[in-house]
Amino acid sequence: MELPTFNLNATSVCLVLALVTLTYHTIRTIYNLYFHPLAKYPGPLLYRATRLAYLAGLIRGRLALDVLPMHRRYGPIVRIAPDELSISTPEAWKDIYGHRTGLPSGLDELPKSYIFYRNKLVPPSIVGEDREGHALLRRLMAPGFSERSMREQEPIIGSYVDLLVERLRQHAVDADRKDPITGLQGAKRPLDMTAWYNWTTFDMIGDLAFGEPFGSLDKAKYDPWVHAIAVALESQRFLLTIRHIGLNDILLPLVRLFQSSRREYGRRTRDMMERRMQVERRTDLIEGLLAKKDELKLDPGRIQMNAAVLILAGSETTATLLSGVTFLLLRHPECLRKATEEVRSTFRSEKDITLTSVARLEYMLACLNEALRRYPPVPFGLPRVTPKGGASIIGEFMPEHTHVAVWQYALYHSEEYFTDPFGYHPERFLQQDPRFAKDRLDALQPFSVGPRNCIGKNLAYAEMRLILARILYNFDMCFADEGKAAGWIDGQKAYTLWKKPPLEVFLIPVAR
Ligand code: HEM
Repeated sequence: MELPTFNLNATSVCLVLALVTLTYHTIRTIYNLYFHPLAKYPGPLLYRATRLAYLAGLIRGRLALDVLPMHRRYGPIVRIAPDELSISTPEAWKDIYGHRTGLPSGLDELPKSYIFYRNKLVPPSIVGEDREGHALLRRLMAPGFSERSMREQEPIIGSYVDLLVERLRQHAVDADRKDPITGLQGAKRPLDMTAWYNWTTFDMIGDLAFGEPFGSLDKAKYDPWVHAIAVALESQRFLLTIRHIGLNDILLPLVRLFQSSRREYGRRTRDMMERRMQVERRTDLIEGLLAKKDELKLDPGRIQMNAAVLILAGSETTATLLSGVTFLLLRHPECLRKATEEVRSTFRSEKDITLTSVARLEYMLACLNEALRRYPPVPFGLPRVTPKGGASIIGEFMPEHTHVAVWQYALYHSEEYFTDPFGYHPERFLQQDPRFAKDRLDALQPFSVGPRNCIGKNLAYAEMRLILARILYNFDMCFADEGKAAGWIDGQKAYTLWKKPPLEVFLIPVAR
């Protein structure tokens, strides 16, 4: 008897592979929709069926904004990917990010998502470390962020704010041209405040983390390093996509080959850290790690990674909020008038405005908090994963391996927790206006909560208050082109952090 022969050519191999893939994904989609442990949670069909809809939103830079209408439609718990839930209530903060007791796994916090936080090709920083590594780094770095250290860092911080004001005064007016409206010598020149705030916070954090500024304020120009960070932030969405679709090991080394800016970033970090290590002792943010590097055998790569993370975490975020609050104040002239009046009536002279004395500016603080709500610097959900045995979150049992997060933009724009959420009302934080009596101010946690919350929260508030107070004291402000600026916040994309367009403003120096 003759056996049948199979003629395997390339076409038939491809067809078989395509059929196997299609069958696999069909079965998986059916499983995700009807049999997955999270099948009972609501969400848009495409998001529940596969991760692709989430990834498309991530790549478009609109995912953080898209989650808001999903919550409006489906309620406080939305399934935004087959294994991921967005949970949008004030209580979710503590349950997801806080210290926990009584978890079946015995853990005291929900672990961070590896897929979101870890990149196999670089050592993890304090942000991506697992629990034990994180506890050690946090302990070593905490003294650099203490009240006492901040007082010692005040001359450094103050010197950059002085320089910012001086440079703005120089750039705000073009002495060689006549003003087209008044006809007087000296025409107003539009300044991109997004850039000026970025230059200030980068120079400041460069000094506090590495002992040297980037010189951006001096040059009134972005340093290539800062540019490299912007590129790295934007490319994050592609790296995340690669990890989510399981092609990390194949594609990541290839991606790295083409990332010249990342290599440049690494080289500069190494050089700066080497120069910082030559300095005996200095009250800055990295001293805690350097002081113990020999005793604890800390790898230089690990120290460098953490210094680099400080630059990113400590500059882009504060610059974003300062740009946001400037935009919001200019859009709401009554709030701008009140904040300016408060600063100018509280301080008799500019030298009285210090890191400590700005704490007296209650209305200005309310303006900053309302800007953190309306335009949170980290709008994205920062995922944690339920451990073995699952975890209870807002009274619901969530099975193990579920990704859970609070998406800040969605929570802060919920009508359930904030009156007129798309408006700008600093008054809600003064807690005197009955219109806002039902607001849930505890929903606002822009620095997150629990053991992995922002270590730089106090420094960020101090910097933002000092910079804004000095700007309001020294300048009157208006949009260079109101029409062009109108959609500045709502048209932006968010790739974990916002991609900010220029914010062109006329600054009119106040004569004293
Ligand atoms: C408006 C300004 C800021 C905002 C909104 C902000 C927000 C946050 C958030 C939400 C986290 C939690 C990240 C996570 O769970 O993965 C975080 C962590 C962190 N932030 Fe900030 N941050 C700001 C300013 C700063 C500054 C000025 C510094 C340092 C100079 C800083 C350094 C860090 C570090 C090192 C972590 C990781 C802490 C840890 O894992 O223990 N941040 N920040």
